[in-house]
Amino acid sequence: MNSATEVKPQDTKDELMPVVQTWNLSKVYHTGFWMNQKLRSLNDCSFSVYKGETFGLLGPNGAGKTTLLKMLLGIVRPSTGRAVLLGYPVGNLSVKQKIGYLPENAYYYDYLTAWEFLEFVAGLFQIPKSVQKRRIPELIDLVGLAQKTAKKKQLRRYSKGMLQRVGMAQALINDPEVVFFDEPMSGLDPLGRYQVREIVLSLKEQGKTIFFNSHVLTDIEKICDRIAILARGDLFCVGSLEEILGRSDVYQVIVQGGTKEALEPWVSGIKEIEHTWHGQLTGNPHDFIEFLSTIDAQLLSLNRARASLEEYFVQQLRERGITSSQ
Ligand SMILES: Nc1ncnc2c1ncn2[C@@H]1O[C@H](COP(=O)(O)OP(=O)(O)OP(=O)(O)O)[C@@H](O)[C@H]1O
Repeated sequence: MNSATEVKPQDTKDELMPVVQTWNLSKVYHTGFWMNQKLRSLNDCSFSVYKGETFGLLGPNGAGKTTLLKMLLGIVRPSTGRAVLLGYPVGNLSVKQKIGYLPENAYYYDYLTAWEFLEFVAGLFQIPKSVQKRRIPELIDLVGLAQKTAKKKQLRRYSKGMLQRVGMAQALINDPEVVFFDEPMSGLDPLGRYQVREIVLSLKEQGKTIFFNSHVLTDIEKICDRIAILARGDLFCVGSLEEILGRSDVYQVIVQGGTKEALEPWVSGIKEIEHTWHGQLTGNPHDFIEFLSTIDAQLLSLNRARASLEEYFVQQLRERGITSSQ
């Protein structure tokens, strides 16, 4: 038996059903004219993704995100280690029927209309025509394309945002249990990104498991239940945003007026700095403001105590001596 199979993923949660599990996945690419140069792209990555969760893999350019995702899809073979998808080794044919994939730079047959393209993809999955008739218009609605446009307009006339929606629809054509999105927001304007986020959230409501690669941290922060950071092939900080960043409803406050004794039931770690009170609010901000009016005090500032994912991410990379992308 491969020794890697004996190692448990770092973040095993026994009560939840793992959809993706990896043990010590590593990848070394052989490059150069004689293929004699070794490029280590992934080192000993062990993690799990659970049913129904949106999992975000984040990392700078060249971190190994696409390599890891392609390994899970069975497109790239690991040099060492093991991965299991829906209980089967990756690459298993019956599992391929249950997964959806939106590649980072998808190529579309651009003389087809969106409708024809989706019919083509449905044909690859051997989806019966009767099912296609129902599913294609449903998917076109889900991704927010107009039915008429989808039937009439060739893909070469689509904007980047519209193509990305078509890409999402093709990734969902087989009603997959797990969907892999590689940089689904890349190159989109703020409205396009918002719309893609909305689609991902509606998939989550349908109970789909979503694996999401991105370096746009604000998107990850808004939609992912759990994240992992990948940098220079090393995976670290696997967990929920709350586990990693702390609770989002904790605030730092600065108050003028009142007394330490009066504020203490509301503010922990209270300190006096230049005649104002500083500390961490333990209750609801609205109730606190009402309370302050009863003791003739004023709230000077209220800020979220938790760092943004971006601040945390940059700090983690700096601690590891990473100051630029590869
Ligand atoms: N087929 C390949 N042959 C050789 N090297 C490769 C191959 N694919 C990727 N690499 C290298 O492996 C490293 C990780 O690449 P990968 O595309 O997985 O990173 P990424 O995190 O997805 O980057 P990006 O955010 O820029 O898409 C890079 O140094 C890249 O040059």
